[in-house]
Amino acid sequence: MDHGTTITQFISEEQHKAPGATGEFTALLNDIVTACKMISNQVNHGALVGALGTAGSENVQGETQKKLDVLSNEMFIQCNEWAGHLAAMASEEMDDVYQIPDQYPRGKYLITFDPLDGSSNIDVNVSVGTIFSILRCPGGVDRPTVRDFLQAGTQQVAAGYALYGPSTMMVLTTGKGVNGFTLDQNIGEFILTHPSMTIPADTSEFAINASNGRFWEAPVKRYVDECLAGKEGPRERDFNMRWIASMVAEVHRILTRGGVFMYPMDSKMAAKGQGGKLRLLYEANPMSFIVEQAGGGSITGRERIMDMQPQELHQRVPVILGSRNEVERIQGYHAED
Ligand SMILES: O=P(O)(O)OC[C@H]1O[C@](O)(COP(=O)(O)O)[C@@H](O)[C@@H]1O
Ligand SMILES: [Mg+2]
Ligand SMILES: [Mg+2]
Repeated sequence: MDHGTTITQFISEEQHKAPGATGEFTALLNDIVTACKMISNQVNHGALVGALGTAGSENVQGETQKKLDVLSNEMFIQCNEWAGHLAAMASEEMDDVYQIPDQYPRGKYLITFDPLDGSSNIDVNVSVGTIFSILRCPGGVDRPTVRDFLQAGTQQVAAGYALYGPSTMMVLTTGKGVNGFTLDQNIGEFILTHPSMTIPADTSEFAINASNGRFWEAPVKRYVDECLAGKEGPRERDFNMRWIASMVAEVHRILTRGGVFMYPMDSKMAAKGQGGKLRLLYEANPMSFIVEQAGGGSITGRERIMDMQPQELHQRVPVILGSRNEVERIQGYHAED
């Protein structure tokens, strides 16, 4: 009888097929899984453990940190710093590269992460998540610098997210498709429940924060207007819209039933000298890797996100991702502009 495949078993079987695998990557993923289980536990307990509300501090991007942003960041570090798989880490909630403390061994990987994505949803009890990306450390493992992290998305070894929703899930790619695992709270293990996730090429659902509509560029305005015009418009069918304000939850919906997610460039961000809303290294790149591995597309509007050469640790980019045919259409509108 099949009692389900655990995430560790799945990764370790996948790794066994890779020539020269040492088990280090499987061990690293295990630590990330533990971190996400800890964060899930805090998120689930919410007000019971005093985890809601603001921390009274700001991150490097000038955003107010929630208590759970800070706690999740600490848990992620605690679970990943000691075992000797990492050379360094970088996170949305830390200004600079996090160096592995001297008392611990160092390893060949780097991770970037958004410990809690969608944190504006914490206090209203709506789904949030954790996003991570694994890279190799190109320089020596001794005190890596920002430069070591500035790798194009195509260089990622693996990427994943945990979604803390009605159930807790982990969705993962190591470049061989996308697989989804659901946390069985009774045994404390993620079990393979969504093998080989794929995004349908066509969709009639889009997600965008429409309150920014007046600041959008012409190609995005055109696309959304055409969707809104429905059956009577040039698309000749009605579209549905969603906006959760947690990228993890939006990407998960798209992996489940298709759709397009857009946080495009706009004139308000341009006026502030900001390149977009979402962060390249720990939001846009890992999500692009997952979406492309599931057969979808991910662009800034004008170029493929994973081809971009990052310039800064906390660089922001416009993001348009999801069902391939719609993403290509939007890219076409940008090219015509
Ligand atoms: O508040 P807005 O403008 O709708 O933006 C929502 C977007 O911002 C984010 O919350 C950014 O993530 P953080 O919560 O990690 O800062 C995305 O997950 C989401 O898509
Ligand atoms: Mg985020
Ligand atoms: Mg965050």
